[in-house]
Amino acid sequence: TQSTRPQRLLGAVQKNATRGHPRSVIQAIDHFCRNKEWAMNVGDEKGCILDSVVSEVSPATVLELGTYCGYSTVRIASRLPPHAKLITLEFNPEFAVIARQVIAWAGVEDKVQLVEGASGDWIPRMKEQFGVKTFDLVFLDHWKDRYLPDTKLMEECGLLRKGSILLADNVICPGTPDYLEYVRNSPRYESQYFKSHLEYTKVEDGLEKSVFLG
Ligand SMILES: Cc1ncnc2c1ncn2[C@@H]1O[C@H](/C=C/CNC(=O)c2cc(-c3ccc(F)cc3)cc(O)c2O)C[C@H]1O
Ligand SMILES: [Mg+2]
Repeated sequence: TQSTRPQRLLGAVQKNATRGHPRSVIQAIDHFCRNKEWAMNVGDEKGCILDSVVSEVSPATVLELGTYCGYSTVRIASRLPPHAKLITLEFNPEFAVIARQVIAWAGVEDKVQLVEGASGDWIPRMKEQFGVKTFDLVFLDHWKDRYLPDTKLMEECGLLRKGSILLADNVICPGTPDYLEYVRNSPRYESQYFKSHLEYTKVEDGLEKSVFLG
């Protein structure tokens, strides 16, 4: 039977990356996506911006919306301070199976909790299920029409504190117009656009970093 692209991406990791070396896992995926098959990972160029935000924030608690194959999960987890935790939500079980293996190959599973299900169902249960008070950093990279409703839901559930950082992928391509309008015009956010390119292409895209002001 035919393999799927995520399965072929995992194969490239297992063939070309060294177990326990997150950087080699990232490099193997970027090489696969640049030279074999494009895939919707945040990629190396926007990934460097993600890295710098993670290093600057040095978060104790991170929420990622949309795991896919675990590329950004590994990028973030490999830069977390000791005892920090990353919860990543993925509702497609096939992607979750692949992501768990990519995360394990990188050796960052101790910092990552991959939760299978829809963000709208899980965000209201973060406190009771995982003992999370608030998130220091949220990386939004799931369905683009869910960025805004999930941000409002996180506000309502008290999961954001003064200084919490939202970092959103694809605000230009495919685009998240309603989210962008909200974080750029709401008095409760201080927003900044990091111009970059759509992963593995020359098309413009960027990350929007928004600080929740409480
Ligand atoms: C609500 C919810 N809860 C949990 N997991 C969720 C969820 N919505 C999606 N997910 C999961 O996240 C992943 C989805 C991500 C959506 N990302 C995209 O659609 C996406 C698309 C492109 C893109 C750009 C130009 C093109 F020409 C073609 C594609 C680039 C990207 O970086 C992307 O993130 C996988 C999905 O199962
Ligand atoms: Mg993306």
